[in-house]
Amino acid sequence: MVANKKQNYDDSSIQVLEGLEAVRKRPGMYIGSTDTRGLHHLVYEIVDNAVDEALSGFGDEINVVIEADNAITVQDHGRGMPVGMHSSGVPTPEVIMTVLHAGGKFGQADGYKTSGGLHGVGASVVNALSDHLTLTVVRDGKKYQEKFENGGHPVGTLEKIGKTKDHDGTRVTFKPDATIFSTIVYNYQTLAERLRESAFLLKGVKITLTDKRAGQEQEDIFKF
Ligand SMILES: Cc1cc(C)cc(-c2cc(NC(=O)[C@H]3COCCO3)[nH]n2)c1
Repeated sequence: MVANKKQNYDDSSIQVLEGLEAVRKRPGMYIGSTDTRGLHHLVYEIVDNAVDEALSGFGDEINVVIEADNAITVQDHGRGMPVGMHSSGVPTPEVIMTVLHAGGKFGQADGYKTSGGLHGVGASVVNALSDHLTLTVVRDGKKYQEKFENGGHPVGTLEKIGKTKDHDGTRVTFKPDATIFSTIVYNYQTLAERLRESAFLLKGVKITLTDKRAGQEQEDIFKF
């Protein structure tokens, strides 16, 4: 008896709202809420990408920074996102940052727990809900960068911005959109508790959290 597996069932048959506009119209559908919980979920979405890379065995450190203006930077020490051209005609990083379904999370074995119980919606959702976002990739001693504004619209394209002796890796800095979230002020302890949990699960990977906001500068290092 051959299992009567449904033929050709795939993502496309799911009504997927296209485009970054769809996310901005119904953010709760993607990140649960636009209050402080949703604000912090943005960080976990990006951190999950860095965690994926560490889980694949690349990079043993992840750095998270609350910038002075409540922007967030997440950096991994992995291989660096692929920087080639995607078949769609735009650089792969741009696809990952702007196409809703793109990014390694899809097709991931379901056993992999995603952040906050919501299925990993990926970096494009964070981009769509950010006033601005900068992606920097270091790969083979070369540094590449692409900027996005007003909910994920690319400014130009991916540019090679120079050579570096820095370690390989991927870095995302994003500023949540104040017109979408009821608060854009991050809570250090909330992030610290979550990153501690991630470090506990990611034995051997060092996760750092740094607060650069005036008057509350501090740093924690989590490694188990
Ligand atoms: C912090 C952060 C944020 C985002 C959106 C992606 C990533 C990211 C994505 C990747 N991917 C990779 O390094 C490539 C390396 O080549 C195989 C596929 O995965 N590494 N790190 C890191």
